[in-house]
Amino acid sequence: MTAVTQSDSTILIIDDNADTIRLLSAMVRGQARVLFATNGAAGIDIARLQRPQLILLDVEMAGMDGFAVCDVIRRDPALRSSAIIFVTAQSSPEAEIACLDAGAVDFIPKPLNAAVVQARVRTHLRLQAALATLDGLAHQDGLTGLFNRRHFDSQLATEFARHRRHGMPLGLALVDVDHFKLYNDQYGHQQGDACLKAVAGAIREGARRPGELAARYGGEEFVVLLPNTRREELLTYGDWLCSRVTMLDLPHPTAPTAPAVTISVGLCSMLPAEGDTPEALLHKADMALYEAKAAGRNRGVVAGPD
Ligand SMILES: Nc1nc2c(ncn2[C@@H]2O[C@H](COP(=O)(O)OP(=O)(O)OP(=O)(O)O)[C@@H](O)[C@H]2O)c(=O)[nH]1
Repeated sequence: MTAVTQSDSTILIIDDNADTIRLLSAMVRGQARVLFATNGAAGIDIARLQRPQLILLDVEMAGMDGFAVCDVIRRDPALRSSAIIFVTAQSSPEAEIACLDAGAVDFIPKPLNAAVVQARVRTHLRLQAALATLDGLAHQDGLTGLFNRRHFDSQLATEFARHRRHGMPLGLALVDVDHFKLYNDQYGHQQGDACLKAVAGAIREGARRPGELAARYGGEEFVVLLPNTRREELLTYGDWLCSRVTMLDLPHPTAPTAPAVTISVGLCSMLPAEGDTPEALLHKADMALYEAKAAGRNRGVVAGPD
C-alpha cells in the first residue's frame, strides 16, 4: 500500500498486475489519494481500514477474482459507501452486465484510455461526495444540527449490544428544556427555535469524550449517549450539563424556576444483561427526568441502582 497524493477522496486500486497499477495510478493521482493492493484479500483489508470512496477492481486476478472481492465488499455494511468500478479486458455486453449486476457502479475497459478513466473517476467521485452529503443530512436534525432521533435509536441499539458483549456500563442522559412553553409564549416560536439551537450547541460542546453522541430526541428534548460510563460518573455530569445551559444566560423572565433558560436531566447507567433492552434504559432515564422536574427543575437526577 502507498499514498501517491493527498486529497479529500481516496481511490483504492486492486490489481495483481504491477504495470496496470502503475498506469492507473498515474492516470488518477491528480484526482484523489491513491492506494493499491496486489491481491483481493489485501484489498479488502485496506478497504476496511481506509474506507476509500472508489475502488478500481481488476476482474481477472489470480486467487480471489474481482467478482469474489466485490461480493465480500458489497456484503460488508462498513463498506457500504465505497463504490466499485470494474476494470477488465472483457468488453462484451454480457461481461459489462455481469459487472453491474455484481454491484459495481461502472466498468472501465482495457486497454486503458487516460481520458476515459479520468472522466469516469471524476463522475463517480462527484456522485460519492453528493451521496455522503445526503447520508449526513439523513442523520441530522434540521434545526439544531445534532444527530436526529432515527440515528440515535440505531446507535443506541448498536451500543447497547456492544456494551452487553463487553460487560461495560452504558450511560444515557435525557435533557428537557424547562418551562419552554412559557418561553415560546413570551418570545414567539422563532426565538424559541433560536433558544433550542443555543441549548443544543451547549449540549454538543459538552459531549467531549470519544463516542459520546448528542441527539435531538424530539421537540425540546435532547439525549446524550455516554459509552462506558458508570452511575457514579453521572452524579456530577447532569448538574454540569445544567450549568452549561445556565451559563448561556438566555433570559426567561416568566419561568418560575429561574430568570434564565434552564434544563432538567434524567440520567441512567446500565450494565446490559441478557434480556435487558435499550427501551428499559430510556425508560429509567425518563423516570429520573420526571423526578428532576418534580424536584424543582434545573438539576440532574440519576436513576437509582437496581
Ligand atoms: N419553538 C419551538 N418550540 C417547540 C418545538 N418543539 C416543541 N416545542 C414547544 O415546546 C413546548 C413544550 O412544552 P411542555 O411539554 O408543556 O413543557 P414545558 O413548558 O417545557 O414545561 P416543563 O417541561 O414541565 O418544564 C411546547 O409548547 C411545544 O410547542 C420547536 O421545534 N420549536
